[in-house]
Amino acid sequence: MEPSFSLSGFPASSISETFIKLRKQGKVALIPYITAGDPDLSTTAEALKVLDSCGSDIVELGLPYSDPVLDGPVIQGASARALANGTTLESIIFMLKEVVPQLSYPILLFTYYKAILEHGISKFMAALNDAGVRGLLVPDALLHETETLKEEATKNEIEIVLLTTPITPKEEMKRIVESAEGFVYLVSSVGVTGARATLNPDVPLLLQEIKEVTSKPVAVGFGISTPEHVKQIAEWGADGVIVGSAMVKRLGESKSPEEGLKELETFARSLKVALPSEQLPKDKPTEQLPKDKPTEQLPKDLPSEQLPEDLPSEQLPKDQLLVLA
Ligand SMILES: O=P(O)(O)OC[C@@H](O)[C@@H](O)c1c[nH]c2ccccc12
Repeated sequence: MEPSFSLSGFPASSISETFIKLRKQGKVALIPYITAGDPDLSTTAEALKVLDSCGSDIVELGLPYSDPVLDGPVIQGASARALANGTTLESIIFMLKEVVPQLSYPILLFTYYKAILEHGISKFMAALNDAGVRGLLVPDALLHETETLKEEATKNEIEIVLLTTPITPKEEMKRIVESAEGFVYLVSSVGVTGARATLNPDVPLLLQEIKEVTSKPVAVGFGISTPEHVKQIAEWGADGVIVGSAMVKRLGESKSPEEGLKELETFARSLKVALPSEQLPKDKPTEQLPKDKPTEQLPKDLPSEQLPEDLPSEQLPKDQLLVLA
């Protein structure tokens, strides 16, 4: 199929278009997160291509930031490595201009609000458009601040994804959901980013509450780190799953960039096969399929991703609640 071209000339669909396509196919979006410049920018460029070959539907790319208050130790480490090797917004834009035309998915950029203000909102958005970025996530921006961002973002064909958390009051959640573009990001559990051993059992209820007030896609992130988690989130009815720290750990904390890329690939593939994949052929009614056929078998030899023993350390200090818009 011919790719559709955006105004900026890049082939990637918008985030909304991506979800429309996936919904028609009965698929759930796999959304890996990596930090730009970790361990270096040329590895990021390779990683973006590897993630494409593994069937990623959107990739969230983080700008490294010196004060990543919403991030746990793994993504903090990634930011520190990227800044230490001199990664800047300019160098990231330069890399993306080269790589984005080779990718079949849209990029969702993640950054902190202060970083945008440092560059100036309109300059920042124009730079993202120049690089072919299609979405923006600014988790520390307040709702009224995201409205200001939206004006410039819209001019640059960038959708603003907004987040809601388990502690967001219902009325606030409704305003967030109404204003969100691309998809609604459901933060699965209160705290900073980082792998968790178990999923928050309230996620199905939270999903239901959001879906009662919107037909926009909802993707779940925070703490999702194994194929089993991903499968469960899909079964709970999410339209997408976001996996950050578990990706970053493999890519950025490996012995070498080559090894990191290999580990990233193996891991991303293990998540992809855990998601529902095949659209049922039109001429084959559902009844003809064996009732007990699981959507996707996880390869038997797949070691269930081992969680690091120090995992509980990623749990939040009580006073560091993630309070979003
Ligand atoms: O790392 P986790 O727990 O898998 O969570 C996703 C997350 O990494 C990504 O969406 C993200 C990275 N930094 C953030 C800060 C706030 C909200 C979200 C994020």
